Amino acid sequence: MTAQKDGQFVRRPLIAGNWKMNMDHMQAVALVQKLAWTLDDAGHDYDRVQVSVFPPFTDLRGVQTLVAGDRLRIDYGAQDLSDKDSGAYTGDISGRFLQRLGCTQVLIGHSERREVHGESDGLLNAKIRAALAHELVPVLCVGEGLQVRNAGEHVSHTLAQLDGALEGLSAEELAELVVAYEPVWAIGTGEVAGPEDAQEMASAIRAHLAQRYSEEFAAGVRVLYGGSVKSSNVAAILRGADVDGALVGGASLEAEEFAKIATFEKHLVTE
Ligand SMILES: O=C[C@H](O)COP(=O)(O)O
Repeated sequence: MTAQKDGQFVRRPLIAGNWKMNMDHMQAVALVQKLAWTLDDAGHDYDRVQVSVFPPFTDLRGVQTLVAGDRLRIDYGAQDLSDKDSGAYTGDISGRFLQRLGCTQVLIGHSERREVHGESDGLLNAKIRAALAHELVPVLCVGEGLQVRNAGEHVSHTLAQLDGALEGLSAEELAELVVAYEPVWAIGTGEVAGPEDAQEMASAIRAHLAQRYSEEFAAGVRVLYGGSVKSSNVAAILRGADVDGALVGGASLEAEEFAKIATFEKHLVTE
């Protein structure tokens, strides 16, 4: 079970929905509105479990208007950002623009960007710095492909990604860092890593952060799992003491299903 002390989670769980390239600006408003209603009907306690959505860039203004206008507790962020703040960078999106649109978080280094756009650790390090410069919480995505997993090199591979992206950054700068472990072979495949796989990697990430920075810093970093998370498997995955939430793709596109995932506590069976 996600670590608790005196009935409170050690780290506030985060259930995040990465919509990827889905939902236009009208569909986005409808989905966020339905999600808010569904969570309210379920009596969701946002102070206990944070809920965030990551829509496409084109949807952010509409989501901002709805969230602000209706004073919703759903947080939102962007799926990427430029490592530059402004200038002749066609197609890039500045962290400053995202912050002005009310984004509080930003995904960095999702495997689909590493693969499709060839994003290097150096570029991801620059993107983290850009996020921090604009008060955006970096949600750093790491994880291995099937070949690496089958070779038994998944832990070293994932920790090397972590080191590459965090190069030169201090614990103080990274105070709000979130890490999302996403085994690439489990993304969009229905093939979900077992709870023990999620806990193994979350624990390895936390131990590595403790070694790289300090135990105190590592204890405060939220580590999420992503890869075919559904309402049917989220409770088992979040039983891991080092697993603090989920980065959900396909299942976040349907309000009821995503709300069931966010209210995972209702499905947790205490041992
Ligand atoms: O960012 C989300 C992950 O890529 C997981 O996506 P999925 O839940 O569709 O497998």
